[in-house]
Amino acid sequence: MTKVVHKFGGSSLSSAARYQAVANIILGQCQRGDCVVVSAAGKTTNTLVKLWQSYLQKDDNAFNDILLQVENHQNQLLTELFTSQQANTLLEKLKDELQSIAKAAADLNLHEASLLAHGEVWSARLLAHLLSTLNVSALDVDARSLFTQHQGQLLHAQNKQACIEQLSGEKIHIVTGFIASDCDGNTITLGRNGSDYSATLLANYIDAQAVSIWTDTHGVFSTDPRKVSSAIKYPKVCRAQANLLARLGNPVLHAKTLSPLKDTNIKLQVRSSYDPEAVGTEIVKQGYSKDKRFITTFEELDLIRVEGLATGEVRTLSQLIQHSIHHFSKGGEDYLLVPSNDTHAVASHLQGRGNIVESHLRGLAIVAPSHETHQLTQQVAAVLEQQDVVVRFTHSDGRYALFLTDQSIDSDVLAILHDKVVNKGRELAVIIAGLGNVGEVFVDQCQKQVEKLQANFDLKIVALVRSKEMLFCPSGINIQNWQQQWRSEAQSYQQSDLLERIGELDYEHKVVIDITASDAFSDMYPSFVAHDCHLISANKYAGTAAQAWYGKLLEQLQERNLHWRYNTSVGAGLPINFALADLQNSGDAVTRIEGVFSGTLSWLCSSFDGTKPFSDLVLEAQGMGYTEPDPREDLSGRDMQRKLLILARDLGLELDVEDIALEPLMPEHLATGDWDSFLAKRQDLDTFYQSRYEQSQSEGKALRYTGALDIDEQGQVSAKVGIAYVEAGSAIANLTPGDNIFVITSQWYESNPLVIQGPGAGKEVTAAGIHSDLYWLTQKLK
Ligand SMILES: NC(=O)C1=CN([C@@H]2O[C@H](COP(=O)(O)OP(=O)(O)OC[C@H]3O[C@@H](n4cnc5c(N)ncnc54)[C@H](O)[C@@H]3O)[C@@H](O)[C@H]2O)C=CC1
Ligand SMILES: N[C@@H](CC=O)C(=O)O
Repeated sequence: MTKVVHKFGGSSLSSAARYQAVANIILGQCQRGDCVVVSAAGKTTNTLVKLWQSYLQKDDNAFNDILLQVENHQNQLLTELFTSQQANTLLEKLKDELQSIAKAAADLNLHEASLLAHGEVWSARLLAHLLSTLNVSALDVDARSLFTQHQGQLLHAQNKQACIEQLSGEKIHIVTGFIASDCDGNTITLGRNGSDYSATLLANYIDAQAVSIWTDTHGVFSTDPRKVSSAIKYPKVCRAQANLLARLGNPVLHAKTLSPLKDTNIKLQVRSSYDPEAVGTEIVKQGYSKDKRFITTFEELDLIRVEGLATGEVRTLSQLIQHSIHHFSKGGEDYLLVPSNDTHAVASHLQGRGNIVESHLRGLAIVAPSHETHQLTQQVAAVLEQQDVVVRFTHSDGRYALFLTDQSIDSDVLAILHDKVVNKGRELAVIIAGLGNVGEVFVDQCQKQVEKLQANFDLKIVALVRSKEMLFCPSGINIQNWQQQWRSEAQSYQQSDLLERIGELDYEHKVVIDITASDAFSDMYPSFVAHDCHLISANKYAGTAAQAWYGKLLEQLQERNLHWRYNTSVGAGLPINFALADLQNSGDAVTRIEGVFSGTLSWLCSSFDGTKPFSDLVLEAQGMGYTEPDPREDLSGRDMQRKLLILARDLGLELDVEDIALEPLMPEHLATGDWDSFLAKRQDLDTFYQSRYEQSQSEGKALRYTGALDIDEQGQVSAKVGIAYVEAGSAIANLTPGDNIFVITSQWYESNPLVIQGPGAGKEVTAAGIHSDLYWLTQKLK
């Protein structure tokens, strides 16, 4: 049976709400027989370390205070998560354990590792109990009965046997991270971030298929995303680079975590427990992912030159200080980078063989594909010089370069460096869905446009998707020749196949361009976003979906720093959404938008002069690629209603499509049935239109289909689309057939409104508008 080991760190278990969230992840993602490894809740280990220090200092008051803090925290978790009856047994056990701790302290018999171990034991017990209350068969397991270590070495064969014996069966086992025991049964700890190590060790022992490290970030980024908002989350990172980053002190993964996975096929993923639907970063075997660029920063390190460094000594020293130590050789000498706080311990251990070369260093390391390191090193040096950052020591070994500096690398300098040396490797995978009227022209236009974008962006069209078949080629489709490749390689697919293929793409950025008119396709947007895809839509369905769904999608995009452009969904290539954004960004307040927002209806109303039946013109508009796949979407006014909703939402209004009154430009009974049955009754449409046309003529006016959105001074919104008889000679009456017109009244454009007018439908202009959105995206990603 395939098994997965899930590991949840302290940040994922910092409150009762977080425990609930973790339980939900387990409910949604774990199978029977999986294992869950847990750390101590929140800052429990730090508090227990303080408790230990107060014990060593014989400070009884502090000891009692801290013990009370520990008790209160655990009590709070238990009372918030369970009814008093459910919590009873756990509260009793907790009381006994706290009493034993107090007694051992009073008897001067407290043991550090056993004290710290309580944190993980409480977490495992609590989570297993919580799962049981949710009817999940779960059992907490103390890893001291699984992992035994002798003289610093884990007894792998014995441990494997213990794991197989204790962790088989159908239950979900909740195993304590961080702790193990020695051959005499004494507690030992596995070092800083030992729980990640426990998880990968366990995965190795039980032959698991995968390990998921659930944490508070979305994966492995090009640099610290808290400091640089444009940091790139990589979907895949190869083990060698992950290992190097870990040895350089990058906080997401730790060097020890990776070691049990060596020579195995176990997959490792880093995922966010705060956003479980999001796809994280997969750490893959060498050769399964391109090398990426990273910048990792340092604080407070000392550089020690060591004479006669023995094999395995760096490992011993890391264990001693419970921190990874970066070791490198330069000019035939061995150097260690050690946290300044630990230099004393390291120097004492080296007994005179360690020479402190530089102390209290800060700085950065750039990790990159080896053929790029030399050039990037020069660029980094130039930026640091420009920014007046004093470099005290440098070292480069082909896969990375170290810059040890006087000053900290603050977020401004880091952002500049990231922009100059990481973002240079821009790669964008483009997935195009919908190869109809507009889609085909868009792909044709790609031949020229992609060449242009490729001048400073490594852009590849990796997928062409129709409703039933897709052509997926991660290394890029030859766009000049796509029809031929389509004929030989396109395959039928399900939505899940498309998502899986997108998940496997190893690109820095991905964009899905939706040129379908499909509601079902737009339903996949949240999944695309969960796969870190930017979105570009000509399709209007997502932009007009129910407000709750739409609002959630926007939140999801914002959380992941992803962009959504949909300029062509209203007014085809006209820059209406840009204009509304500009007005608002400049502090203006829009009070009214009115006009004609349908190319089809504009063309039909302006072209009709009674010489041809109206329905003939509808078929002509369809042939010219103006209409929706079913022109009744246009005639019913629904297409224009959607566009007005998209504009309203662009103004920050929370509306739904039903909030916009609609009067159709066709008899209601024609709305149902298939296209052929509509055609059979086209005479009814002609009669309907003719009568309204005659009325407009009798009033000396022009028949048009218009829309308007008004926001009054109290913020009340009214919106409608429908038939209008407009003054002959007015701008709307004089519209060139097919043109849209947007008349925008605002605080600053009050007596003389801002007008945007031009073709509002058509394959070429729409396809060009989508290219404009794609260009905008590449500029944004720069
Ligand atoms: N025609 C125009 O002037 C303008 C069109 N638009 C929008 O552009 C979109 C496309 O319009 P057209 O090209 O005229 O429509 P179309 O009907 O000619 O093309 C749509 C294509 O999408 C494909 N498709 C349907 N469901 C799909 C799915 N689940 N996955 C992948 N492909 C799927 C269809 O097979 C078809 O080939 C529509 O949403 C439309 O509202 C926007 C502005 C102007
Ligand atoms: N059918 C639409 C196409 C653009 O969205 C229209 O006619 O405006």
